[in-house]
Amino acid sequence: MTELHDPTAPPPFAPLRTDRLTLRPLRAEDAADLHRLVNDWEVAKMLARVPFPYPRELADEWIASTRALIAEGRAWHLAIVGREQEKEVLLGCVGLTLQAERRQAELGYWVGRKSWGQGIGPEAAGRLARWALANLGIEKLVASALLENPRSQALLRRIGFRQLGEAAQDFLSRGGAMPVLTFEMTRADLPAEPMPAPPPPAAAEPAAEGKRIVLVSAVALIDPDGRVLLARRPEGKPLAGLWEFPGGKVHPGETPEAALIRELKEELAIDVAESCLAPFAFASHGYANFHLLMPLYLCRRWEGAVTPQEGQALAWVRPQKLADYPMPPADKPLVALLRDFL
Ligand SMILES: Nc1nc2c([nH]c(=O)n2[C@H]2C[C@H](O)[C@@H](COP(=O)(O)OP(=O)(O)OP(=O)(O)O)O2)c(=O)[nH]1
Repeated sequence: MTELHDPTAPPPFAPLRTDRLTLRPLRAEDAADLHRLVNDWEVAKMLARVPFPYPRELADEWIASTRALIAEGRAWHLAIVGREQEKEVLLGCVGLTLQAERRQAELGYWVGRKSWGQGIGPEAAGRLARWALANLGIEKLVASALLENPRSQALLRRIGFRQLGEAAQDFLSRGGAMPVLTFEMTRADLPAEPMPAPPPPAAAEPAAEGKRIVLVSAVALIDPDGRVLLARRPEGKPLAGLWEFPGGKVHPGETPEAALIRELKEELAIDVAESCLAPFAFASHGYANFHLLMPLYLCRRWEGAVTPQEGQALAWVRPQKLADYPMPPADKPLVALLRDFL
């Protein structure tokens, strides 16, 4: 069975793609291009941790350090790479530094002058921000932009950051403290996604407050050691990065049990008999644009090995440890009930 998953353990990193870009670890052979792009006063003067002039050998040292940090799961400073006539070209860098004790990561970026005005920054930074919230076990991202850099502030707002206030930050390139605006972003700030996606639920009557009721069936699978299976909602889904009970929306004409049996096959490749699903409790929770009604079943018997089918992380969690895993707000009362019951 799946081994215990530490909710804060960073995942192995695979390059991230967008329509036009690849975000990948820097390589030793990027050093000359990196140096050419960042050793430019118009770029360096906006960056807190970049000296100017930028010594050529610093590019080699910095690239080596970024590779070590990725391997240790502490920071992801990545090359923003585009394509020009079938050739890879370095356009800039985007980076994340984990501040695990505060359950947050700091986002930074720069784009070489030649590629300004093409939306490269928001495309790269937005992609890395979504990846981070879905995969790093953090609650929020933080960032800052110089007071005199409205383009960078606009970029942060465009990808979902909210302004918090003003602060002073040391800038190597300026030789002292400079005024900056500080920003943060949580999952709730991710650009609006349809929530939840079709198909329409079985119980589609508007609730009293005019919200649609969405019926979702979920299960606490319990292994012989009394551990409960949680799955991490993958990037791209609403509430990505939060841990949940396996399950999904009840389709029109389906019973909650049939929906669950279908979802468990689709998501985890296991077969469950209806007689093994014991009704346990339910969640009734008002989200911003729908009302969730979610029966939770208990199940101790299934056939097949639990295997994630959608790339989602899984964790077998002792009941006392459930609270260590950030879950959707609707699940909070269920967790308390489970802990008392198991
Ligand atoms: N499965 C599950 N969903 C939960 C839990 N808590 C909670 O708020 N939800 C919400 C999140 C979603 O808005 C909704 C489930 O919808 P979903 O989109 O994940 O369901 P699905 O698997 O049918 O998704 P899809 O095929 O439409 O992508 O219920 C939970 O513990 N388990």
